[in-house]
Amino acid sequence: MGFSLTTITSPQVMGILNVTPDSFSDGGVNLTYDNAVESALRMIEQGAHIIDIGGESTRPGAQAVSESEELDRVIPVIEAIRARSDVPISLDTSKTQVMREGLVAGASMINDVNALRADGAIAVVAEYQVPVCLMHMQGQPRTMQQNPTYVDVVADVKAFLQERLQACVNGGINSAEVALDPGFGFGKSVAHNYTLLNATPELLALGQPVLIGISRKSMLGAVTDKPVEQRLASSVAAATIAANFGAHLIRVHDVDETVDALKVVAATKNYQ
Ligand SMILES: Nc1nc2[nH]c(S[C@@H](C(=O)O)c3ccccc3)nc2c(=O)[nH]1
Repeated sequence: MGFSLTTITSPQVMGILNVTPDSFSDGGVNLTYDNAVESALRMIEQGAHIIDIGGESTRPGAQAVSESEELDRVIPVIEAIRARSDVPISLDTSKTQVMREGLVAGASMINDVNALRADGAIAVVAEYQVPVCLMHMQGQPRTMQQNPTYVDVVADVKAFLQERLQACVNGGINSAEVALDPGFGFGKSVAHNYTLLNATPELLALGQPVLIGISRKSMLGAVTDKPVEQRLASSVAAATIAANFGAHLIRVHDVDETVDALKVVAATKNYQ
């Protein structure tokens, strides 16, 4: 709690904590939560500034997860982490009720791949006055990668994010606490993704905090020809590029390595 985007002066590492059953090898439920808490504490130890908890895999083609199933996954983990650490917790969800219960359970921020488009979502974030990340997605996870098409991907993404930002401001959310995110891999071709990465300065020019999430994504596999478990170097490269542009939040699986890479970025900027 008490987390704000307005105090960010250097790229912050957001450690990914997936609490979807397919993200754990074991079948045991309680082991899952112990695993999740241990994983969160390890990422904090490694230097993560925020832990991003998600209960619904937004894998293209993934089956939708019910609200009760998502709640059963994330609420106990938020409570368990909150009982052991004051680390800012970002809740990665698009469901209004999951947002509300997650904030009651101790989440510090909402991360919504659907940019608060669900009924009542803006009102919940406004009520709790917490930071929020609005992400661009073309279409929905089930079909978004079938044939992503844009007139001008950068202009389209910026226009969407500015429209969602305005909706949030109209709904009583403090604009200074709204981060914008181009949504790598969410309805984009490889070319669209790298064009958007190059356009990070343009997104930053909108004056809002910017969140970048490229870690282990297919845009990295496309250029390295490596499977998801062998994308550490390319993920760190992408994080370095984004941080060097000036992104505020970098969402990653590999916290230890990314923290070191961002120290090199910071050191380089120190001697500008
Ligand atoms: N703000 C923000 N939230 C996010 N949540 C995710 S889920 C994604 C992943 O690869 O982690 C993913 C996509 C498809 C399947 C599984 C996992 N990606 C982002 C992002 O890029 N930005």
